[in-house]
Amino acid sequence: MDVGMRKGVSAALGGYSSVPYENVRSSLKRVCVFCGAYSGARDIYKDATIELGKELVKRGCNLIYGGANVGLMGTISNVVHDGGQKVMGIIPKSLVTIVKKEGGTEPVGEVIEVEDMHQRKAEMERLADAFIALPGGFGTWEELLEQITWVQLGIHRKPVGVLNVNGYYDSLLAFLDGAVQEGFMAPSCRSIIVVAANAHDLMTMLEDRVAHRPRPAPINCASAVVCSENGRPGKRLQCPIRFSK
Ligand SMILES: CC(C)=CCNc1ncnc2c1ncn2[C@@H]1O[C@H](COP(=O)(O)O)[C@@H](O)[C@H]1O
Repeated sequence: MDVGMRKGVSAALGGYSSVPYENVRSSLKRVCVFCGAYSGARDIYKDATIELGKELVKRGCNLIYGGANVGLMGTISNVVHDGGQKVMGIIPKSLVTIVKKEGGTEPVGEVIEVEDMHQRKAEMERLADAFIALPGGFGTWEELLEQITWVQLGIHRKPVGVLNVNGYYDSLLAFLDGAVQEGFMAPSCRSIIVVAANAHDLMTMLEDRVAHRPRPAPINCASAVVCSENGRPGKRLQCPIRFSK
């Protein structure tokens, strides 16, 4: 891949006709992005999605995503594809039928059709080195929270990040802090989620997580927390993964 200005970002993305990048290679070869089937009510969400797409291209990352050319999913897939990186959409057959019926635009790159939502998420996890959630709705949150849960359960140790565009996820993050306070989540599990306000910082933090990948923590480790219930000793919460930051 050459160094310099790469032309060719889709004209449909108007105003973003070239992608400046240096020859930075990421340790993350395939990044799975969960994001809205809508583009949101403000331009800032689409702009941040374009910025993330360019950041993936700049770092030589390929994209795994939901496989539909709609909303922020359409934006990120077009930016990464036009930037010269591989794009792989993973979508249940039933959704393909709905998209076709609705007259949806063909997605770019490769599309893998799977049997159902469960297989889709399993494939996404199998193929990706890291996960990023952009703003979105139920679909995005469910995908994000499932990956965090899988890390919590020790099913995988891949980094999971949130691009907190315009403070969109502030209320969710505050809710998670409340869950720790109320004794339903170990602080170390709260730390699974990596948060940044811009694509450059988030990618750097995710790469850093891989470089300092935590080891499974022993029983009675520092990640354990004893919560008090009505002044009495309560349950001991543990996360199988210990994060230093
Ligand atoms: C009629 C039509 C064009 C439907 C296309 N609709 C979809 N196609 C593919 N994946 C989807 C669709 N809706 C939700 N998802 C999945 O759920 C997430 C988005 O859901 P949401 O908009 O945040 O809640 C995406 O990451 C994607 O994996």
